[in-house]
Amino acid sequence: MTYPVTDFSADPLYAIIVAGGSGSRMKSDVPKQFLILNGKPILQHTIERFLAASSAMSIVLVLPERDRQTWATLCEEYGFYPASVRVVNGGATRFQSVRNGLSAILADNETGGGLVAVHDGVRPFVSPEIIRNSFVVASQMGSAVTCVPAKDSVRLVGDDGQSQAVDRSRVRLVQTPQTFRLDLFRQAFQVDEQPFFTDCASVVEYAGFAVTLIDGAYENIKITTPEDMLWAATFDSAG
Ligand SMILES: Nc1ccn([C@@H]2O[C@H](COP(=O)(O)OP(=O)(O)OP(=O)(O)O)[C@@H](O)[C@H]2O)c(=O)n1
Ligand SMILES: C[C@](O)(CO)[C@H](O)COP(=O)(O)O
Repeated sequence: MTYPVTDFSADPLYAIIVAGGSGSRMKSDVPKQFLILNGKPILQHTIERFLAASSAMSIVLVLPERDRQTWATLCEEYGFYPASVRVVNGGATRFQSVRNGLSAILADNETGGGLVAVHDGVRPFVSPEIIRNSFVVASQMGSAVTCVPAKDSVRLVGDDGQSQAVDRSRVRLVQTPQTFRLDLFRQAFQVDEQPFFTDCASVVEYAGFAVTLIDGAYENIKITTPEDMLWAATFDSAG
């Protein structure tokens, strides 16, 4: 893997890779971010995609406190020692994990300027091009939230259990990276956590900022349940 020098932004570039979850839906012995996918941990695949996007990127990796040793052991086993990756402890929810990552960035950021991408550690197939594009758009618009159009038909289920068809051409399925201007993101994450925060876009929107959508990719899946591992292994060996 080469780490090309790219110069697409004068701003400091940060990435918060959230891997602080327990992976309950995967039902594996270790949290899914540590599972081995075609010869290396899922999290290593993901981090390498970010290192490939820019050699100027500072990465904050958020891990469950109890699993920091698991990751250190895996890094030794797979000879993975990226210099620009700092590890911080996760929180009880994704929102709290992102906030911990953000605090680590802000502690060292003297100017308050820069751009920050937040990405799920369990989306190992994100392309460096999508990462780079998210930074370019966020620098222009304040935010860049990756998404894809719905492929299936979509129905909305009401409280009475009845469902209604929705015009799927208006539906977008949201992925990560979700990239923001750091000043905006810092302000957004001062809100109190809400139960409907499922991603950073919902936080930023709640704080009153506009959300700009950018094109993601269908292969940029979030590894969530056991069948996702089967797909991922096939996709990775085909690519
Ligand atoms: N407290 C949490 C919860 C989630 N995440 C991260 O957010 C991403 C997306 O979350 P999800 O797929 O739901 O992961 P888990 O919470 O680990 O899985 P589950 O919901 O099945 O328990 C993952 O990379 C996960 O590690 C995190 O950093 N901190
Ligand atoms: C951030 C996210 O991956 C965008 O699709 C998603 O919302 C995470 O949700 P989860 O409930 O943590 O799986």
